[in-house]
Formats: sequence, C-alpha cells, structure tokens
Amino acid sequence: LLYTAPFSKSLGGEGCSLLPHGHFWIASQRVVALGRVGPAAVEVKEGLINAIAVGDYRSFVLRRPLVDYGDAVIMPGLIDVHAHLDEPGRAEWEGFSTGTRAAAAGGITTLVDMPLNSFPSTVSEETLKLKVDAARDKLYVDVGFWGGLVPENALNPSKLESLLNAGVLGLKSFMCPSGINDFPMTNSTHIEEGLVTLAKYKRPLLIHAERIPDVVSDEELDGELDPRSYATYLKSRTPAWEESAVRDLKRAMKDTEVGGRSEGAHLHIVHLSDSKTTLELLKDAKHSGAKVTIETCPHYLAFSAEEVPDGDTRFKCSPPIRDAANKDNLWEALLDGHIDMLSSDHSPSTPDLKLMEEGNFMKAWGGISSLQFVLPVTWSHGKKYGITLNQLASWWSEKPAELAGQKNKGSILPGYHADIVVWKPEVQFHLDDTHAVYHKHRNISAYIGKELSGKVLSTFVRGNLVFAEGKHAGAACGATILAK
Ligand SMILES: NC(=O)N[C@H]1NC(=O)NC1=O
Ligand SMILES: [Zn+2]
Ligand SMILES: [Zn+2]
Repeated sequence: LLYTAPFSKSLGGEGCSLLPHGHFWIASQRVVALGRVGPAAVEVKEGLINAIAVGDYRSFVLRRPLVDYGDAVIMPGLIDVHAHLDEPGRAEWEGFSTGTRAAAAGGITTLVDMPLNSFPSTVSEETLKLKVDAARDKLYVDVGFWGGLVPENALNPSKLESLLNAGVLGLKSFMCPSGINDFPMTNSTHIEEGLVTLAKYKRPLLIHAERIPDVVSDEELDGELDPRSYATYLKSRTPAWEESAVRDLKRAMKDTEVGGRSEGAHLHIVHLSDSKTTLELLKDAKHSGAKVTIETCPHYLAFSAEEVPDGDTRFKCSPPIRDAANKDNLWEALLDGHIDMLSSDHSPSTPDLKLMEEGNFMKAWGGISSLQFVLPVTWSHGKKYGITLNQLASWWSEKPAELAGQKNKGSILPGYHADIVVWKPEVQFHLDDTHAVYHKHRNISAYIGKELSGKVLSTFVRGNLVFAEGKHAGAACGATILAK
C-alpha cells in the first residue's frame, strides 16, 4: 500500500507520531462512538476520522495497517478546559512542554489554558501573543487559550474585542482575590458588561465563583485556630463563599436568557465544590432559561475533607474539598446532568510554595496538581457510583468541546479530528516512585501514593500517535487553537 497523506509539521511531520502511517485503522471490542460501546474499527486518514465500521471488524477491515487493541477502550481524547500551564513567566511552576506531555500520557488531547498564573496574565491581544509565542514547538497536544476578564478591560468593549479578535476561546474572571497580583477580581458590573461583548462573539465567560460573604461568621474570624489543621482552612472558606458569588451573579445569569441583554452569551461556573445551596441556585437559574453550565473537578469527587491529613497541603485548593456527604451529592448531580462536565483545574506551583514541611494550610499555595491522572481518578472513583463509558465521554470530551467552541473535536465521528485515547479500565496501578509522572513537580500531587485503575495505552492527536507504551513522540506537533 502506498500512503500519500501530506506530511506537514502539524500532521505526519518528522517525529510527530510513533506510528509511521498517515492512513490507518484502529479497532477494539469497546469503541465509544455513536452513543454506544461495542466492537468497531475507526479509519484515520490525514488527521481526521474518515469512517467508522461498526460490528465485527475483522471480517470487513481488509485494508491494512490495522492496529487491533483487543478489548481495550477506544474513546474520544479528553478535553481539559481548565489547566494552568504558567508559561511565559512561571515556567518553574509548570510549562507547555511538561504540561502537554503529562496531558498526552493521561489521554488528554486538547487543553485550554487559563489566563492566570503565567506572567503576564493573558488579558490583551499583546499578552495572548506572548502565550502563543511561548507555546511554539512545545505542544504534545492541542492547546487553546482563555483570556482574562479583569477590571481594566471589562468596561472597555474595544479592548475586550481586540482580545477576542486575537483568538481567545472565551474569558475567565474571579469574584474573589485570585492569588495572582496582575489578575485582579471583577465585580458583578464588570461581569454583566463583559457578557454583552461576549454575546456578540457567542463565547463563554468562565467564572471562579467564590466571593467573600458580606457577613463573616465568628468562627471564620477566630485567629486562634491551628493552621496545620485542614478544618481550619475549611472554616476560613465556607460554602457561603460560593453561595454569595452565585447570588451576586443573579442579574448576569438572567441577562443570558432569551430576550435578555446578553442573549447569546454563556456563563460557565468552574470547579463547583458546594453541592448544596450553591448547586440549587444554579439549578434554578438553568430552569428559568439562563445559559449556564457547571463543571466540577476530580479532586472534589475523589477526596473528602475527613481524609485530608493535617499539614498535607497537597490537598489545598479553592474552593476547598468538603465533606463526604458533599462529595456524594456532587456525584449525584453529575449523574443527573445538573453538573455538565469535568476539568482538572491543574494548578501546580513550585514545591516550596506548598510549604509541605510547615504544613500551613492558610499560607500554602492553593492548587491541585493532577493533569495526568484525571481519567483513572474519575473512573476509579466513579465506578462505585455506576458511571458508564458514554458518560465519561460526555463529561470529558463532548461537553468540553462544546464549551470551547470546538465543532470538530470531542467525538469519534467521521470528519472529526482523530483525537483518541486507548485505555484499559481494568488495569490497576499504584502511583508509587516507579510510575513515570510528567508533571513538572511530581511530589506536590495529592494522587501520589494512591491506587488507581485505568491505564492509558495510546493517545492520538489529529492522527498522530503522541504517546504509547510509556513513550512520547519525538517531536512536539500539537497546534495552538485560536478562535476565528
Ligand atoms: N490562581 C489559581 O490557579 N487558583 C486556582 N487554584 C485553586 O485551588 N483554585 C483556583 O482557582
Ligand atoms: Zn479558580
Ligand atoms: Zn484554575
């Protein structure tokens, strides 16, 4: 057979793929496609999915090469809409190369990078250009960018438009201090005004929805509490923070309804932790017709406050990981469709900022380091709740693709990008010192030391086999994704 796929840098360029073909089939007994799971073969041609042959493929796929993965699962690659890759400016925290290698090893084929934790923050056309330049030749998976909605641009439509015209997939803002000096928080007026501009572009606004409550409880003010105790951190950042933010978003959410001032815009609540009143308020807004979506993260679904050891700041994040009953409710809301999707919120820092020796929860950097493990973590913990492979594909691929406006990603369908993960749900592994971890700093991840099930065998990005059997492709051929 003669393979005539055009070899460009972003497709079958030198070293881009561990597989020397531009046109091939992959098959298994468990292909997650077309709303079902079953035997099928997927034809990959020039980076795209060309055809899907459903059924006993051995009898009709006569063409070669065929990679038969047996009973492994073939699923759309994961799309992580919430990762902090920190370049330029804080490459010592995480970077495009390390971060996207971790993604590829974890079955993630597309990332959308957050506008903060890098320096400068991505809040203008110029700073987006710095991001794109810093990413050049470092990406093992495809990467898009969120821009920042900050006071400096929120009330200035022409500034916002130049950021949107430059290609950010949407905007992100904080309703409380972000922990990053050049990323100040927004109030509800900034958000309402920003949404009007976003409506014209039909791109979403992602919101870190925590707000310091107007009335702070006495308990919260008690300065005598032990900063090494996780309970102290929990008391300092109660569900009332999430609730207060969402109450403050009431008008903004109403504006997104049909006939509203920012009809066409879309609010996306990142990393929901409070599964009680905050979730109820968001459900009400959805019911009344507001265009609102919700994500939560694997750490809120895997851990509970009761099991966070005192002094173990690897578990510090905001909003905090709450109690076991809260976790159960998050799973229930996810299974019922009230929570729409999952993301990593991979937000590492250098190990010194985690203050691991001191164990001070009040002063340590808040952020969970998890990018590479989100698939096995979701599966390992979700199994008990009866989750299905189709649900995984919806939470991790289809819904995130929709949020990020990626019309040809997120599903295994003819014409779509051949972004695919092949994995074995049943394989258990212990995340010990022998396990290869591609995060810049392995020791700050809360998952080290855990037993997980779900091993990634192969990851394809636009037909390039970028990770297989523990190895990455020789060249970084991921693309930057800019909105047009
Ligand atoms: N700046 C930043 O990454 N903050 C993140 N960390 C975290 O735990 N929650 C966040 O929003
Ligand atoms: Zn956040
Ligand atoms: Zn984040």
